[in-house]
Amino acid sequence: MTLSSYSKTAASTGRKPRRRSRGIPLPGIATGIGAVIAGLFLAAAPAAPSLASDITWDAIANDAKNPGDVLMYGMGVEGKRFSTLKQIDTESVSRLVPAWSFSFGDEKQRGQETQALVHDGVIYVTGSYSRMFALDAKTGKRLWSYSHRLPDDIRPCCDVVNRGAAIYGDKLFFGTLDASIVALNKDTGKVVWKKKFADHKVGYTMTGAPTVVKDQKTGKVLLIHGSSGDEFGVVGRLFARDPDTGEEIWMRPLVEGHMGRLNGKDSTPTGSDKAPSWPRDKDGTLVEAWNHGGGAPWQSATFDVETNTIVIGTGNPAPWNGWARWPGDSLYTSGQAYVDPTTGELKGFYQHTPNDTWDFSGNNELVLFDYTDPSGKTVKATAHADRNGFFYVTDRIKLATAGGEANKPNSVLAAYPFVDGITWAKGIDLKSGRPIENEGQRPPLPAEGEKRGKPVEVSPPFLGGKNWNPMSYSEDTKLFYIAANHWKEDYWTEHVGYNPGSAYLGMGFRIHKMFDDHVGSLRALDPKTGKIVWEHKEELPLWAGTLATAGNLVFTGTGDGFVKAFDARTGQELWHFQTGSGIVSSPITWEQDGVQYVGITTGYGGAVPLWGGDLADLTTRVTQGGSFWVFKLADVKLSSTK
Ligand SMILES: O=C(O)c1cc(C(=O)O)c2c(n1)C(=O)C(=O)c1cc(C(=O)O)[nH]c1-2
Ligand SMILES: [Ca+2]
Repeated sequence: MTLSSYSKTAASTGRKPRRRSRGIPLPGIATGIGAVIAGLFLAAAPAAPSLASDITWDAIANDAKNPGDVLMYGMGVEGKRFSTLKQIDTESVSRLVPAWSFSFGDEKQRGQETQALVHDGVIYVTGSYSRMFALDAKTGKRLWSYSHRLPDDIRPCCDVVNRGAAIYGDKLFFGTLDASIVALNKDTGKVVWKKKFADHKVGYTMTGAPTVVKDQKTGKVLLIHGSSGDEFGVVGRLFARDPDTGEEIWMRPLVEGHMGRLNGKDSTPTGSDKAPSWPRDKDGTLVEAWNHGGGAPWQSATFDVETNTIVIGTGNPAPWNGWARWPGDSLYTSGQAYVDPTTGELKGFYQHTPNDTWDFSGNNELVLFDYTDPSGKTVKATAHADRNGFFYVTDRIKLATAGGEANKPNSVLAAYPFVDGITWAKGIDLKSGRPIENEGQRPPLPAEGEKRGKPVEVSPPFLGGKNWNPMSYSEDTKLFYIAANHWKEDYWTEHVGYNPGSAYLGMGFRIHKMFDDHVGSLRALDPKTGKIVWEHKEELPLWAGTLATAGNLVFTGTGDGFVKAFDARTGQELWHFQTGSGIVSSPITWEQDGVQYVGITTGYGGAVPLWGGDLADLTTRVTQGGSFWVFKLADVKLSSTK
């Protein structure tokens, strides 16, 4: 194959012609055209031997305490994204300079939403189009790469993104856009196993990072992963697998009344088998929507070791149009689920948005933290900033021991708006845990003979007060750092019917600006009072995760390509660096041989340029990319070169 035919294939299909290239990097031809040729002709060459050690569950469980490695999406089982490192602090950060940068290459780039992992001086970072790279953490030298062969008919709703990998033993695990999960040998990039978990043609896909947990009852380590596809009307499913073989252990659907699986056999229906939270047609059968009801757990889990509970958010109900599911709450969509790792049974569930008709979904990160209530009592809690604009603190022990009934007992300890101008609800009733909806915010059905209903102005719009991009929590300041957005939408109903592989929404929308001077609003929120302690405004929507450090810093990236550092106490911008494309990924930090590094992926994409209406128009000037950037202090010398 010639280089020009390689380029043509890659340009037309967005993938490499070979299943994967894992050629050893050759000195002198490790970049550019040389690397393409090396990748093509050396694909079968043996990979470089590695002395890197295998990863144990104990190392994963202690991830947040060991700054030498980053072993979990969320930088710890609790998902706090807080690092104890402080070489880079509010004083020294002005001397932060790039150490190296690595380009993912390929003609097709698009959104890079990943959070990298670090182990034993190797960075594992996923890229758009279901790719993975292993890089030497000190030099950025490529050790191996893997590019998943994708069919042409994949159906990701919101760009060809991937948010990261999980690591355990000698393997890395990541989801692919054709609804598969792949295990690679961490030292060679070789495929160990590959499992297709659902039909990508009807809209199943996977963008979220999987999670490794250890079932405290059986002592078994499990690989937990979800699925995406609500916008196409799939039933969201959560899976547990044997990390060695990929064999399924259990599967939990997140639409009430659908049957779960355990060890290859039917287990129990989710909730009641009669699905009372979904309506019935006149003939007594459940409405069409119930068959395709959504609830996809498309982001990552956190794990409460003490109660042995997987904590994961569930996606929006399908279709978006709530009249197709009216009346009823459409359980178990748009809420937080507490799942038993031994059996896949639901232990508890709290629904943020009952009968969600706004695609609030609300399945973004659930951060486990100790909440000190206004009376001074400390409660083991879960924090969640929902797309619906409200920040929730829930009692996670109550939820982990609730006995499986949704919303009972009420677990909400506090709920505050974290963005301005919320229109759909006045607040959350702390007694019942239910939102106090405002009249007229559920767009009316089309009038007789009309195609569309009357539009209603709603805020937040479906892309949310924040979206998937994870917040962080500082153990020092006790504040949450949320990359939020201020915007609104015109929102109307349309007629809806299910057609396999087609969008199943029944709603139309156009997103607009809310304020002239900004959309992005990086906010520090005090969970005790709901007070916004500081705010930093950005012209473009914020779509990157945040990272808090013991150096009293908050790191994040912006739509116009800056990685920025802020004083965690005041919000003062202390440092920025232009990476060359927009940033929609989650930053990390780690320490190697006495040097603190900060790493972030750059490359613009995700839902905003596709669905953002007026804001999508505003982002057309942002060029695409795909690189991993690493920074360190200019005056810190490496104490050894490995
Ligand atoms: O319901 C789903 O299955 C699903 C999946 C995804 C995804 O997998 O990326 C997104 C959404 N919904 C969604 O509603 C949404 O706003 C969104 C934004 C993004 C992104 O990567 O920027 N993905 C998704
Ligand atoms: Ca969705």
